[in-house]
Amino acid sequence: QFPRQCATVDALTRGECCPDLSPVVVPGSDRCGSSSGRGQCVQVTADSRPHGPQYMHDGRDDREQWPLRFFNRTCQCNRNFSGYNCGACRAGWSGPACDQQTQIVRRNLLDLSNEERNRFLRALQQAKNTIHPDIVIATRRREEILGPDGNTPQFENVSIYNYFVWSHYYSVRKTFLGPGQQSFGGIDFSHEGPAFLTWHRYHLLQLERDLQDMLQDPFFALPYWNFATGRNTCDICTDDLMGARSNFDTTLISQNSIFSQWRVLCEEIDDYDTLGTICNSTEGGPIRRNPAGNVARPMVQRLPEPQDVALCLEVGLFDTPPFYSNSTDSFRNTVEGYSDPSGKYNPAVRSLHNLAHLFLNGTGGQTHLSPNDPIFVLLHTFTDALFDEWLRRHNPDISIYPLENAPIGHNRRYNMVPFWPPVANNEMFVTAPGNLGYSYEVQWPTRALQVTEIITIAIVTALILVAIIFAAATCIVRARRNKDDLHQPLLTDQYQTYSDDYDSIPTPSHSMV
Ligand SMILES: O=C(O)c1cc2cc(O)c(O)cc2[nH]1
Repeated sequence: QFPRQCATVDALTRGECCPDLSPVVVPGSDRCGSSSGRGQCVQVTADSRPHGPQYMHDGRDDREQWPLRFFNRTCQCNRNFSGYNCGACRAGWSGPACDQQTQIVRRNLLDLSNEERNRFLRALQQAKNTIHPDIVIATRRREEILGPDGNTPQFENVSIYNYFVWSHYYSVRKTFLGPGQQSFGGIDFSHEGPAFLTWHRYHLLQLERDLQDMLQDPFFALPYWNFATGRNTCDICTDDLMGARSNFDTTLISQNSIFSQWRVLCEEIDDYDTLGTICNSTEGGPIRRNPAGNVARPMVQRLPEPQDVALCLEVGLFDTPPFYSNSTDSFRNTVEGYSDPSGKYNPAVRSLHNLAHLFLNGTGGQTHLSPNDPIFVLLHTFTDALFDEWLRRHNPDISIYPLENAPIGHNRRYNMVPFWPPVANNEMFVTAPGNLGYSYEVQWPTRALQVTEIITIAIVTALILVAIIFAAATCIVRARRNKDDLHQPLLTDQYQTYSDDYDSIPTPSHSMV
């Protein structure tokens, strides 16, 4: 959420988060790397357009008009520079001057070599155990952020992976309305609206960047899990990948996997909601996962099919009013999984991304916890690959992304909560290969014909055949007639004519003779 340098009474009181880039004698003399022309400290631009009717407690939530409740000045970086102090490069650029273009390829986890798979697992393990070098998390709402004495900022260190978990939790947490009052749950800055795809795209980019920095390898790429193979099993749930099922407790991960040792963040959701606190970096119990094991909901005991992927990519509109989880004919609501794969909204349906989450049936199936299960990363890279393929095929103009009246947090120019420095939804509404420095290696399924289409094609083919036969028969009859005409003996014709005409020839008059 916020850079360590800005988690101070002074920065919060001034509302300014513009850290120096290089260590300086006079604090503030290299804010945003201004001495080397990398950036400058500017006023934050926050979206103030109206949001949809789902949220009606304006004024009560720190995430409104993000990040203005905390800071109103931030770094704006020049050229390809980026980051909280302009010390980094924009996605897709590298080198000391950020002028070298880089492209990385996100590949299917199952297509990686053993060496590549192990490297990915080691990176996750290291990230789970390495304190984030730059970022700290708030453990209290803005009202209480300076602590009981007004001089003790309520922030904590968090590991790189747990920051990924915490950001997701913070974006979905309920609005606290006061002691003794029920927290309001009809709010979600990262789901059930157009920002679902842009938010999760940035969430992954940020983790990928953090892992690249940790590994000092700008070419490290996150892999993906193709959850729509039609096989209905978690094919990555093996001990050499994301962990098999434990033999001792079917809802746990096998002891042979490193992930059986992982402990989850943000479990105490009832406490946060009743006390008005915020999840901190304290870990709790193990990851729970029971793929296809939800006997109470047979509908989520299966995974999506390749056909579902092919169908959703044909939905032509990005999103449709009310830009919510009941939108119909919306690509976003279809890939998110609240509509059937052809785009029709149906409250009883769970498909694609949602179905993959619910199939996991455990930590990965609950929004406030799901990134604790590292399968989340792979499930979302595949969802992002679908988004990118849709952008490539439909080449939409940004004007189709709603500027206003989307649920709070989902308008085009809303800064995505709780990322820092501020980044708006529209910045992620671009094709990844040319703009964000990565691409996907995926073989997309082609769509099988539906029954109605097969019937239509059969009828049209039959009609064409009948027309051809009719035309051919007509030609043959005509040809026969012509042929018959040609073979009539000429003399007969003449005789006929003469004899026919004979009667009309006047008989010579004797008088004339
Ligand atoms: O019930 C759903 O459709 C559902 C569960 C779930 C969990 C999760 O982490 C998500 O990101 C989405 C989601 N949808």
